[in-house]
Amino acid sequence: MACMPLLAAEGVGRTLPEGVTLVTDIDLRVERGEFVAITGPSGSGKSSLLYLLGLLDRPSRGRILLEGRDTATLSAPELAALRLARLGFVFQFHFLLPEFTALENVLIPIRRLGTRKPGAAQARARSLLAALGLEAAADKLPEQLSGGMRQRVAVARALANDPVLLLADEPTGNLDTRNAAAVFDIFARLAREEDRAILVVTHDAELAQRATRRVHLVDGRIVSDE
Ligand SMILES: Nc1ncnc2c1ncn2[C@@H]1O[C@H](COP(=O)(O)OP(=O)(O)OP(=O)(O)O)[C@@H](O)[C@H]1O
Repeated sequence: MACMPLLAAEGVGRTLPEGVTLVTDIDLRVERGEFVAITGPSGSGKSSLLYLLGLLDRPSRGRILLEGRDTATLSAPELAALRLARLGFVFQFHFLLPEFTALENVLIPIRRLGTRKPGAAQARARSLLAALGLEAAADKLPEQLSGGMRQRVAVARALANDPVLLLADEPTGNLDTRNAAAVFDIFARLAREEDRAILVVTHDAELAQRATRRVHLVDGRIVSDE
């Protein structure tokens, strides 16, 4: 299956029980190494689409395949296990646990997955923090870090289990221009050098230019993809 895309959405739509349509007619293929910005006006369905593609929500129509596997057949615990092992998430708010150090926060998903011995887990977490320029932050609590550093710790945590797909919802919404650009540059490097796919929701057209591809939504539909 050489031409199997990493992620495929085929005819995906999502309508809430009360009849509100969040997204409709979504056809999208994402390959490893791509850095895709999902753009569009407020309320156009960007977050809704990201949640579907991140297997946090289920489509009402169509199907989503991850590494060729139809995710519709999976139970909620199976989806949770797949997300833990194959996907990473970054949100606008960092959601670091305040009583844990940066290192411990990055260790949480590694321990949950449980495939690394304790020493290897520590080494993995430290090397991720180092790769994001956070060696000095490892033993600090989130409150002792700047906003930009906290968000980079959140990126390190999202990468903890070596995801094939990293999904981020307005990850730079709380950052200044310089830190926002730094986070996007990290995403570009991760996609290029580590052969992951990155999907980032942003309303910032300038930041979206740092991606390799822009998928633009209006009223829940993809209106351009280039
Ligand atoms: N649980 C919900 N119940 C009702 N309406 C919802 C729900 N979730 C989203 N919506 C509506 O669906 C539309 C799409 O929302 P979504 O958050 O995906 O858009 P968005 O492009 O990410 O917006 P923003 O840039 O403002 O975050 C919006 O009109 C929103 O108000």
